[in-house]
Amino acid sequence: MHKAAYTNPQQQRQHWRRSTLVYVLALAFIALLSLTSHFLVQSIVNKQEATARVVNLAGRQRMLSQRITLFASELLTSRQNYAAEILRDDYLDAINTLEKVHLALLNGSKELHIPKPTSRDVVQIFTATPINLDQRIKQFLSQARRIANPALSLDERTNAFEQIKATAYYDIVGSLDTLLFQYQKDSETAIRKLQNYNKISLLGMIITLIVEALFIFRPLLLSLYRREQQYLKLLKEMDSEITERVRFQTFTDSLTGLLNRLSLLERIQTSIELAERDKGNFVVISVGIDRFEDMNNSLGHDKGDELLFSIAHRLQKLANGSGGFIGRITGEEFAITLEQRKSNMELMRFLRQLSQSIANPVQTEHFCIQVTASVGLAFYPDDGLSARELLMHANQAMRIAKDEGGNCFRFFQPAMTTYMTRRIKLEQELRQALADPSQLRLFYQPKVDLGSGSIIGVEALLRWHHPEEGMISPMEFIPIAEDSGLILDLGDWVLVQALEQLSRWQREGVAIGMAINVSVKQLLHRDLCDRILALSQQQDIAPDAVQLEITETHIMNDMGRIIAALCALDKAGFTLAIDDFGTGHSSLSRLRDLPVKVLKIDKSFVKNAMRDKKEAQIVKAIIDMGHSLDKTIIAEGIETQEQMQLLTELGCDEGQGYLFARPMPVEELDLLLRQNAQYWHPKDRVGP
Ligand SMILES: Nc1nc2c(ncn2[C@@H]2O[C@@H]3COP(=O)(O)O[C@H]4[C@@H](O)[C@H](n5cnc6c(=O)[nH]c(N)nc65)O[C@@H]4COP(=O)(O)O[C@H]3[C@H]2O)c(=O)[nH]1
Repeated sequence: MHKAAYTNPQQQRQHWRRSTLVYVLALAFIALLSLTSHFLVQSIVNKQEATARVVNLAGRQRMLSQRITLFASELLTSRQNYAAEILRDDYLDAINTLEKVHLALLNGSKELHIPKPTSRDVVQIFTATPINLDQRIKQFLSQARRIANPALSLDERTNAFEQIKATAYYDIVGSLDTLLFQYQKDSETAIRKLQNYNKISLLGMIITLIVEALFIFRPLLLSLYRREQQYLKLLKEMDSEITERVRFQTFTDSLTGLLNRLSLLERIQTSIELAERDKGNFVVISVGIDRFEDMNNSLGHDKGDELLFSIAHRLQKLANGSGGFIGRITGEEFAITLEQRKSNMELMRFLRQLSQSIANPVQTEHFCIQVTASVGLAFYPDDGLSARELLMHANQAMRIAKDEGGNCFRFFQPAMTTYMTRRIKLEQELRQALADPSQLRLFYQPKVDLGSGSIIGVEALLRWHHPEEGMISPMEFIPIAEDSGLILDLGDWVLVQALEQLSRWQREGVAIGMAINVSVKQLLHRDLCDRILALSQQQDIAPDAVQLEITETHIMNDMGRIIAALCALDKAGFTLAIDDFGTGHSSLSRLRDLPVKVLKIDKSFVKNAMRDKKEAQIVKAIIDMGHSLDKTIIAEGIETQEQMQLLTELGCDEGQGYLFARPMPVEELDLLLRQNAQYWHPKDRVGP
């Protein structure tokens, strides 16, 4: 768009080059005119000066001829004495001067700064009849010299004087007058010429300037004006573009193009005002994609963005189709506002559509993934009177839905605020606990071989002894740690403690394995394998004595990168187990791809297997399937003899549960291990 505002740059350059050339030519022409005019004027002025000198000399010639005539009369009448001698000398001087000046006027003289006459009329006066001034002067001079010649008789000299007086003198004076007149005439002609030259030169300059103004300055000015206008237009466009961009960035989410939190709050506020005016109501729906952070880590952030973009546009379509609007609150959280509160049926239909829309696999050039979302709903005016409050409550309800396993929706209830406040408080306190790990402790729960009854290992389970609240369940603080990222430090602390303890037992000759829970976040951290290897080597522990348990639901979300991480750990020699197996709906084919050696059946199956034959069949199927894939099967949550019996019958290899022992501090376990060094059986169980 901006480019179009400019003409072709090559054309532009050519145009400028042509204009400059014409401009320079015009300037040269004006300079030429000025120079010509200057030289003409100079030559005419020179001529005029010369003419003035000539006129002056011609005038003096006139006077000289008069003087000579006067002297001649005196000379004839004077006696022979000294005064007559002087008079004669003066007389001859005058004659010579007349002759010299005449020759100068006729032929030009450098000495007197007189040019040779060029005017035809002047030349004719000097040389041609009827005037022939040259001849007249010569005759005059010849007669005048005769008067001063002492060798001639008085009569002859008187006769010469008569000649001068009668004709020669008048002829010369008359001719000189004609000459003067002619010079004057020539001078006037020269001045007229000068005036004409000036007029022509002035006209030439004016015409050149007009031509220049019309064909150079005007197009140049127009082009400059046009360019200025283009620049102004461009600036205006840029200005509005920048304003638009700033507006866009201020009010729009840059990734998805949806409203951002700020503008969404504004829109909700408008909805509140409308609802207040119309005594209406509406609902704010917070949508959070389940386990997005793990997916983002495993897919990589670019693909995570692609996923968000795709989900955002599905939700936008849905929201617009239902007369609502949508915005992106934070990373994977969106909020939809349905302007008019729908009937319960309509709202349920919308929620179903929402869940279906999200559940459709996201297929891109790079990946295909299926996600679920947790949804929270807050109604105006019941659940909040301000935009912030409504959004916060919808968000709290969504977080509760997430905490409850995700892929479900929850309506806001005032108690949720208490719950969320507690979560935030616990997160802060957990952070402090990490800085002062005296509040943290590991408990160990034995794992028993169901065939022999011997303790084959223990599972390390984290305990947090809160300074005010006492023991807080990991079921409560582990999800908080996962959400906040604290799980990385917390998990590392557990690894260090558990491996130190294992090393101590090994040094004491207690040959048991150690199972440690590892969060997917830890697993996806690139340093995990190296870190556990380094810790094991530090404690002189064989990797196969360490069993790492990863929860099934988490694994199944991000197969690609997780498989790579699991392979690295498997290659390093660690035993890998899938925890809570059966809750994540793993497919058989997927399980085959995983380098896990142990499947840990979730306690809910163990509980239900006793009550429901079908559940027992499922447990049997899991055990058989696991065995066919060469996996060891362990059941957790065995609380009764019957449960143990059933699982043994179904072919389960190992068991863990309150029937054998509760998770306990290391001192108690030490006692237990010492009492039942090799063989431990439920009936020998000590303690609660
Ligand atoms: N009802 C019943 N429960 C039994 C029985 N036997 C054991 N349990 C409980 O079942 C849970 C087994 O651990 P989990 O499935 O890995 O489930 C763990 C695990 O996912 C997580 N967790 C605990 N410690 C850690 C840790 O260090 N790191 C990580 N990432 N997660 C941990 O917290 C969960 C809960 O831990 P706990 O509260 O210690 O709960 C433990 C244990 O106390 C039984 O017979 N009946």
